Amino acid sequence: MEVYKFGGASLRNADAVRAMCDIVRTVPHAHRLVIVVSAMGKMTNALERALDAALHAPEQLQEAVEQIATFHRSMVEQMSADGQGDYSAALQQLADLEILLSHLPNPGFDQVYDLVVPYGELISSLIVAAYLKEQLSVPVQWVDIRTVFRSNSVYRAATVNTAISEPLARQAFSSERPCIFVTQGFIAQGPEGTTTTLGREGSDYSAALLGAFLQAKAVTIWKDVPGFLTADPALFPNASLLPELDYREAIEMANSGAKIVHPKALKPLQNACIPLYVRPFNQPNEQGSAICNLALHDGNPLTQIAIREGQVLLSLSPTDLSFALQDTLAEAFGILQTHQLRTNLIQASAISLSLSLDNDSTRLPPALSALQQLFHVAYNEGLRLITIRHYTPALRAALASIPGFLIRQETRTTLQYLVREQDWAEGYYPTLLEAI
Ligand SMILES: Nc1ncnc2c1ncn2[C@@H]1O[C@H](COP(=O)(O)OP(=O)(O)O)[C@@H](O)[C@H]1O
Ligand SMILES: N[C@@H](CC(=O)OP(=O)(O)O)C(=O)O
Repeated sequence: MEVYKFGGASLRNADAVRAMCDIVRTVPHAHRLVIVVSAMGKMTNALERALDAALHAPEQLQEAVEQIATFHRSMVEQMSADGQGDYSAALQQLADLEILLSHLPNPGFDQVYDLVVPYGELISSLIVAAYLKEQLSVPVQWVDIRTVFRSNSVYRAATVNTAISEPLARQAFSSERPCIFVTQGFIAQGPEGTTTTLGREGSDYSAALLGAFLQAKAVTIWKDVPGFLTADPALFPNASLLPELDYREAIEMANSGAKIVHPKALKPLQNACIPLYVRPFNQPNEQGSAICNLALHDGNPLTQIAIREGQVLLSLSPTDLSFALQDTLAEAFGILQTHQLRTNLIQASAISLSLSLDNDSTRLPPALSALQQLFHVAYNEGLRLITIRHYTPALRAALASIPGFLIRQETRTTLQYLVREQDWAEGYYPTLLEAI
């Protein structure tokens, strides 16, 4: 068994879906394949906009819904031109979504988000399954992953219960006869039977979990880049391909903001010793990158850069200067945990704690109110966190000559800078661009 994951970029238009079908067609033993798909193109963002309109700007709702409907109808029309595929189930989901958005219940933002946004994955997987069914000689079976992945009820950031889900996965993805399975990434079923989501870009994580549950030979994520590169090629056009990486290296980069793979995808694969291949969907003959257990350490690894945009720096200090930080650290992190906020950088002194967090507009404000009950809280937004792994002495010196960072941290392998956008644009970015 193998698992292939196709994300939004690799399903962004009809030609991309055709290219995906060609990739599947050439897989030897394709009938032993589980295909995990995300919402097509930028549909998750479009669904978030529609939800926002339904909740806060009803005058913009029709336009937002129209964008989603037009995109999917046009996809169905173009895919239908290639044969006799039956897209009625996909169109039914689209109709259900339109009804839901016009009569939206309000059980709280996170839960209503998880009612609306999964339609992207549901419609996408139904279109893909219908197309493959029509195009391939092997039978194709659509699986609703909510019958398999059981999660907790932390809406928008749910965790899959592996003990319950693993046997369900083995059951759902086994077949007496040859069969290709098509299912959704990113979504699961919560304890009350409601739909949950696993966090943005969570489809890589879904594919990795399925790979581990099914003891797959490998998991491949098909991307719009040649593989795992030393930096994001959208920012650093000279970034080089890393043909092989150890899981630990990949997890460090992913956690630091390298969006090529979801950070949670690495652990289940490492635990099960399953390789993760990152391959280019527009050059399917290229091998891309293999993430696996590398016994030998490369003596001279390439410098790698990861960037996290949209950071907020919180500086916490005690209200009465009397605190022993150890006692209150747990309280501060407890509040962040309660609000599902992830900390990307931590710096502590005797009477201050500085934290760099993703600026989540729904989770941060209540967390801030709770923190302000206990601490003085200073707040800086619009920041970037730069992580440089395996820096060279020359790059370290060049960065040290740039004025104006909010936090700098250094270990033997890693340099991190938290900087303002203006300093990034004028100093850090040009220096890094030259170095990579
Ligand atoms: N180190 C890196 N190597 C390759 N791509 C990277 C890296 N860091 C960030 N990226 C970005 O990740 C993108 C692919 O991820 P994503 O858009 O989430 O794919 P998908 O939606 O298809 O799953 C690339 O287009 C690239 O801009
Ligand atoms: N569609 C979801 C889940 C996902 O992982 O998408 P992608 O594979 O396109 O990053 C999102 O955009 O967050």
